[in-house]
Amino acid sequence: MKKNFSVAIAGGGSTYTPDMLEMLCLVREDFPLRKVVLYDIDADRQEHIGKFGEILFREYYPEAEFSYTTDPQKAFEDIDFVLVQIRAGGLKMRELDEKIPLKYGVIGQETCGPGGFAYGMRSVPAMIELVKTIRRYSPEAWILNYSNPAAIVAEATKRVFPDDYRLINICDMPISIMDIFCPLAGGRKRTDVEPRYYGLNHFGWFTHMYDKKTGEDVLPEMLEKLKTGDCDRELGYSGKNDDYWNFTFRHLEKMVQDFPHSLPNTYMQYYLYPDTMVKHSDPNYTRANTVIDGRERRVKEYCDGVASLNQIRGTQYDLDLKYSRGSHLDADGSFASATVAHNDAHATYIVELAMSIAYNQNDIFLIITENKGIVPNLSEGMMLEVACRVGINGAEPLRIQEAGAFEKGLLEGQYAYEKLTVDAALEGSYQKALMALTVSRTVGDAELARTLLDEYIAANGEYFPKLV
Ligand SMILES: NC(=O)c1ccc[n+]([C@@H]2O[C@H](COP(=O)([O-])OP(=O)(O)OC[C@H]3O[C@@H](n4cnc5c(N)ncnc54)[C@H](O)[C@@H]3O)[C@@H](O)[C@H]2O)c1
Ligand SMILES: O=P(O)(O)OC[C@H]1O[C@H](O[C@H]2[C@H](O)[C@@H](O)[C@@H](O)O[C@@H]2CO)[C@H](O)[C@@H](O)[C@@H]1O
Ligand SMILES: [Mn+2]
Repeated sequence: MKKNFSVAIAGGGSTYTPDMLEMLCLVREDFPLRKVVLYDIDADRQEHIGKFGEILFREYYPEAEFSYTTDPQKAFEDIDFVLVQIRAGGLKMRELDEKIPLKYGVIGQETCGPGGFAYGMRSVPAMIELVKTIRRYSPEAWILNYSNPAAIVAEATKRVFPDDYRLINICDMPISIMDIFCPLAGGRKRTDVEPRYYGLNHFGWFTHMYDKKTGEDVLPEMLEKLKTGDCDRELGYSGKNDDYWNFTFRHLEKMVQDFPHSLPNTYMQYYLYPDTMVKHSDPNYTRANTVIDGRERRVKEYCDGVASLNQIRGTQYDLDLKYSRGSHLDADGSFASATVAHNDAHATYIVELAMSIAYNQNDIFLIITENKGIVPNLSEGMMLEVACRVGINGAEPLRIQEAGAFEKGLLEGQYAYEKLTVDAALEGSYQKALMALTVSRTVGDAELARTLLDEYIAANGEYFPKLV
């Protein structure tokens, strides 16, 4: 008899929440829940998703109690898992994060370069406060965090909550890369292989991809195909994504052609080809605008559509039709091939992680965790994203080889930027903030760093810690 768990989603109004709710419904037999509660600081935004959730749970999961609230006590009392996806400052501030540097010909991106710095300065205080609040009501809950910039959030939570092994920071990007590119290895799926990967979040490389049954490393086969630069035809990713992701996945081929010994994270494009990326950006209409006009609008319409009908079954939203599968688990126990409404990897990954903890499965996940010798020639304190076995006792990293000179050089510079950003946020230090932006390879000039910093301080107002 399986225990019935309770789940809270912090950032209940997130564009990713409907997928997570649907995913929880899909796995109700394998991961039975007694309660799901959404928590957000923005009642109006969350209400659209809350109303959708009420109908979804009424029809598909009546045995689980569903609610949404802005009261942290109601949200976090008696909770086993908190899935966190907050965006401090919202998409409106993301737009400024991206547009301010682009005015100066510098990368304008959600998590990379100056945009990631500004987002980090907002996220660090917001996440620390949220974790303290959760701990007040559920000291032993597992906090599985997606909130970005995950590298900076992880560096901050390591410092403020050093012994809290139930607080885990994750990212869906490597998983998406595996979902998309593993078929290059003889038609394999992500769940057929075990990855080895290392780096900082949004700044790392796959070094091996071991076939689960034979132990064969199939990454060389994938890299060979990527080097030909014709993978879109074989994989058809253009047909599945928007222009940004199509460009990005094609750019991965270019990165492998230039640096063929490993498979980089897509976000390396911002650090290895900043000029190309700036040229490819529209300073007046950035990714934030695309998301506001696209995913954010679509998700709201989707939820409002369900609410207006007051039912899901028998409508175009019917989950049984959308996920027409008898069992939601593949033969090997994963449900990676379930197709979700708006985004495939995101909900799948975090729910798989929760299940691996709940049932002590010790499956392999890429987790952001303190180096402490995992990669012996990198800084001990570096928050590495690496393959870990995850079960009821937390994440246990798998040791890997030393970093090469190329990767080590890039990583230590990026880590200096991340550390200084967290110093700036925790100490309220203007000087540290200036050093952080100056050391970032996307900026690299102290005068420019000061200009960007002053504009960000003015634009962010109360969202930023006071910097003196
Ligand atoms: N780690 C990853 O790989 C990954 C992948 C996708 C998204 N994300 C992150 O997930 C988050 C959500 O993304 P989105 O596009 O859905 O954003 P969104 O703006 O649609 O949703 C975020 C929600 O968080 C709420 N919020 C903000 N501060 C809060 C706080 N202190 N407490 C509770 N709620 C708060 C907002 O009101 C909003 O409803 C972002 O941080 C994004 O960067 C991370
Ligand atoms: O620009 P956005 O808001 O659309 O995406 C930013 C996030 O991008 C990554 O997540 C990807 C995911 O890896 C991929 O599967 C794709 O399908 O969707 C996601 C974004 O929608 C990244 O890992 C996140 O950290 C970013 O927030
Ligand atoms: Mn990510």
